[in-house]
Amino acid sequence: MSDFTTTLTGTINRTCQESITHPFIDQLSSGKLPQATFRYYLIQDHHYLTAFNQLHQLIADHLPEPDATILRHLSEGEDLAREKMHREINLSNAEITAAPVAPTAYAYISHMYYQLNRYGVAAAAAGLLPCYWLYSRVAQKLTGHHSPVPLYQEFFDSYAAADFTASTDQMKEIVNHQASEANLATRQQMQAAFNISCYYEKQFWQMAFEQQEWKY
Ligand SMILES: Cc1ncc(CO)c(N)n1
Repeated sequence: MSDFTTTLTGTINRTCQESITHPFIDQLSSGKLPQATFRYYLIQDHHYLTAFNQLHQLIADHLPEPDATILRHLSEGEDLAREKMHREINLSNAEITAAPVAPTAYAYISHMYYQLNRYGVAAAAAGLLPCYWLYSRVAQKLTGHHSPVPLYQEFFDSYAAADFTASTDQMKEIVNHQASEANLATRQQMQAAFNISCYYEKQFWQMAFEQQEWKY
């Protein structure tokens, strides 16, 4: 039987294609994206990554070794890269904390916790995979482009880096281990969780591009 993640390739390819043509990524790559838009993205993504990191720990608590230890440490490199970018754009923790989580980020974060609480670790792990796989793919396509804005190129380069590619492969392996022990219903739920995350990844670019706010 081929790897479970092989069955997800079509979805990630489409998500990658739609991401690359999305104005947020297109303008990040051309350097035309206003800095305020990128700043908004970094703030929302920090909120997202805080939940993403917590989910790694919550899921790891239910995994066998060595997957548990691998998962616990998987997102550390990304945090360091972000701290550097925050310094370069003068983004303080106080400013991040003061900003409310925007509707799409809120929905994506809620989706990740819902998969864990409603369906369990296999679905929740599958829900985290597009985060690695999509950014890795998009960055690999854009790493040679050299955005005229160094900060924007740094963003692409951080995700094209070897350690992020390695993290993506490790996450795929964890998801494949889960799938190999799952029954059909669980595998279907893993696929659903993965697809929904791909949907929100695209929405996340749009949220940032329009600097989405709550309208009460
Ligand atoms: C929304 C989102 N998806 C994926 C990644 C990459 O982990 C990220 N930083 N943010």
